[in-house]
Amino acid sequence: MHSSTSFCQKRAGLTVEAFNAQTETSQPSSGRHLEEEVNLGLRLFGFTNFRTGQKDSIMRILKGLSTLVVLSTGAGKSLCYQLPAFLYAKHCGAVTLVISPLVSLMEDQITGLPAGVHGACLHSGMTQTQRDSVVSALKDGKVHFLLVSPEALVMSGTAHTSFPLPGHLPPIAFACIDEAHCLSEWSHNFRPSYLRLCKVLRSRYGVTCFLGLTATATRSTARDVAQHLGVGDDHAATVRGAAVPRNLVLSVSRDENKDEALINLLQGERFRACPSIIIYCSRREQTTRVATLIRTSMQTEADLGVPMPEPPTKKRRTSKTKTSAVTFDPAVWTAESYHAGLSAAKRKSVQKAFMAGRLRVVVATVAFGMGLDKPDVRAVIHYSMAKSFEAYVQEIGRAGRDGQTAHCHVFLDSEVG
Ligand SMILES: Nc1ncnc2c1ncn2[C@@H]1O[C@H](COP(=O)(O)OP(=O)(O)OP(=O)(O)O)[C@@H](O)[C@H]1O
Repeated sequence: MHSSTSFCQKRAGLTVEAFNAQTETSQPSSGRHLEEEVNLGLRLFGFTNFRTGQKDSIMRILKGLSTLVVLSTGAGKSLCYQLPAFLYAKHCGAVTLVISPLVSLMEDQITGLPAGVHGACLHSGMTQTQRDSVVSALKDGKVHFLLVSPEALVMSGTAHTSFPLPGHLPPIAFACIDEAHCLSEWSHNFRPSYLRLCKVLRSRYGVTCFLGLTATATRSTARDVAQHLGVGDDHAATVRGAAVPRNLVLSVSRDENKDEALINLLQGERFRACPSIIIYCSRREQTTRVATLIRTSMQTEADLGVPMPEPPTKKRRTSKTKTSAVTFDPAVWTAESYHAGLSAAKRKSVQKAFMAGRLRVVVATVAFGMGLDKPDVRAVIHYSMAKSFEAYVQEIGRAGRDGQTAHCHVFLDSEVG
């Protein structure tokens, strides 16, 4: 069980009183002051309200209490480390380590941060000059949080990595372990380097406060991960939201003719006005076939002049409200396939067109979507079933990240009893 050391007390040798003096508060009550700081921080990140679980986890981390956060994809887990990391850096000059398993997603985590919040990453895809510049910014206290792979951290101090040893780092506020389910041998994607991670962070870097983030931990995986984080059986240490975001409308069907059912679904009330749709298939050739099916069947309807309804939120254009902001024509069904067998250039152009709202439907294998942060994906359809419930939850989590209603449908495989 962790003792409740407050914000900055341990990390940089500051007391709560010193912290209050630094922030020129008129309120000596540390709890109240901390809460005000956290609320101000929320606005700095451009948000007006906390989402479920965010404030609880942020307050726990600022009190030095290790915490496991289990929130669905798109629920806003990044804020749970970014906001405390910012406050720790601002008030204590401490840095937060963020352990992230996918190098390709690290850059995304540090782009689009609000002015004044500084994230950086160290990974194998960087040149020596880039790494040197990050290490030097770290030493100068200019980095609020640093993203690093579990392998780089575990190998710190060896010739195989340039990750700095503790003497070359500012004090560490806390360590955030992203995709924390990888810590558990029970999880669907356990990574052996994760097992040594907490030990190295504790013994080599003196880390006492851990924040684990995951979207996909079952109860048994979560218990196992909590043990690794050192929170034992403390129930309050696990902050959990709904397994499936509440703004997602889920449905399922079993159909003799899936192609016909898909076209009917897309033309039906729920989906015909959706501007951005992902359709998951299990096989590459299926993605190409289904994308062609959509382009041909749906385009024929439009060509025949079958009137397509306007999306509910779109204002009718009159001469007075004439605007060039009409970005979406519900009669046009552009669809492209996406899978790992396509060239990198083709994949990039499909993703770019989808992100920009120029491409309405992406028919994809699971290769599409990892780290996709398009807030207004309005629908995810499983033409083929996901591999597991955890995978399903992760895949539908790509819809409705903006909190608005989004629609998800699964076509059951005929052999499922
Ligand atoms: N309090 C909030 N109010 C409004 N929007 C928010 C809030 N917190 C986060 N968001 C937005 O929600 C979206 C998802 O956030 P984030 O990327 O942190 O989710 P996540 O839980 O880390 O998802 P994933 O599991 O896919 O990594 C982002 O566009 C983010 O700007």
